[in-house]
Amino acid sequence: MNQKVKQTMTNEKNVIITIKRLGINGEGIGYYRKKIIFIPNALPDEVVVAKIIKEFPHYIQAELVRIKEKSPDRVDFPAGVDLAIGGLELAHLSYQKQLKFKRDNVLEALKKYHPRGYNKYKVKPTIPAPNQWHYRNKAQYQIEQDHGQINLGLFAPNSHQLYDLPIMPTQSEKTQKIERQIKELVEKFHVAIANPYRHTDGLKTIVVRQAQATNEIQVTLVTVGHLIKNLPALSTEIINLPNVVSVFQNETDWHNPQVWGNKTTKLMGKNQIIDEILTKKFALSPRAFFQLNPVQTATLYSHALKFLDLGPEDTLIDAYSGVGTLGILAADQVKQVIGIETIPEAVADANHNVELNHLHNANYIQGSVEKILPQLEQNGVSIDALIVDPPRTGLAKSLIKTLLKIKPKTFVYISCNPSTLAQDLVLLSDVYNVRLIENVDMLPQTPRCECIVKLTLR
Ligand SMILES: C[S@@+](CC[C@H](N)C(=O)[O-])C[C@H]1O[C@@H](n2cnc3c(N)ncnc32)[C@H](O)[C@@H]1O
Repeated sequence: MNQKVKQTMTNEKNVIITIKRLGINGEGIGYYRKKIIFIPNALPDEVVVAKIIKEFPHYIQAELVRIKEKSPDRVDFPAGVDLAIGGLELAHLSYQKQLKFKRDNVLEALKKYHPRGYNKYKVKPTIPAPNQWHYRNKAQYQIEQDHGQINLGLFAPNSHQLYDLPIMPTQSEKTQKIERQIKELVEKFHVAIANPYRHTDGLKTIVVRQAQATNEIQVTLVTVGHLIKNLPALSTEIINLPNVVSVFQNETDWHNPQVWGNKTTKLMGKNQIIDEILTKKFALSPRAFFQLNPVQTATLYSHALKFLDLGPEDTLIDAYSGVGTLGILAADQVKQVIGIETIPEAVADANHNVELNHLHNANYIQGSVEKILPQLEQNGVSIDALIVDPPRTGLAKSLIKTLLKIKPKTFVYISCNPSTLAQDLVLLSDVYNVRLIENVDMLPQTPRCECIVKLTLR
């Protein structure tokens, strides 16, 4: 293939582009008139016809029209799937190349921010997922009413187009089936649907979460407003669907850009669903974080804990602890575990999970890691081992400052964002050696990855 970038106008807005590489979100990248052009669903070395959607001062956004020269790494994906829906950004790329892409993303981020000694870091090959399809244990679908027609599904990225009950080949069959059944019930009971244009109250999002080990299903109806016409009748029918053990209402408002609001009320059934990872049980309430691919979660956690090299006299801090997964799995190996998490329901779940697993040496505290960790140190807690598993934004600068002062002797950082990870390592590598980076593929077909970093004191 001609390696020179071909750039030809075919008509007013269609251009022919040779794809040079993949961007961090899995989109094909080429150049047009010296500007970078992003073309989702195009692969490196392909020659494609693309339609320019929007031109910005430094880049162009385009859409794939036709492939003129196809990459040998292009694969077929399940019939009926629409790649315009988010969450399938790499479904057209061979799985081996997806794994390589995820490792390359980490290497690129390290190169960009160059933490101390970065070119000597051992970055292991991405650990493949045994289940590359139907792995997602949670479906979070938006609901809208358009000219009397109810649509329940997913928005295409950066668009207002809602795909009604899309075929999502990464979603578990059971959660999709329950979403379909709930839609029929919403239609049957004429439940009010929130209107984003008129800002009226009603149902906005339907979240269906399944515990893999027990098959229990938890349904949360996210509403704008509290009293929603026919919601009680709807929840009475939902609880009778197969495997559904609880129905909750979560209230949000039009000012909240997030899916979830702060108030959650149980409408029917059990307080939590119970899942199992490795040897332990975990009760989950609706708003508590839980990994989306339970099979790979076991791999992620067992590798992360192995990297910690825990001893029986250690105090382990499980920071950003969610429902206490990592700390509870490690509790048998250490003297004590202290967990820190902001969401009160998740903290309550974590402390409940300590009891559920008959442990007596773990305690979870509600608050931000930035605030609680220095307090623990001031109170004389010896912080021997630390695991951090922050959201995509990474660690706050104030927390890194605290860590550089406290210097836990063994430290593992789990990151879902190579860019913030690399930036945090710039500061942490003043005091810590980066011994190993291992990527675990939690979300096949997407560009997302999960890195485990083993750090030891210099
Ligand atoms: C990626 S999740 C990890 C949860 C858990 N380690 C697990 O594997 O299930 C990040 C968690 O950090 C919590 N969180 C976010 N910001 C926080 C902060 N500043 N301090 C404490 N927890 C925080 C979130 O609520 C979420 O539960």
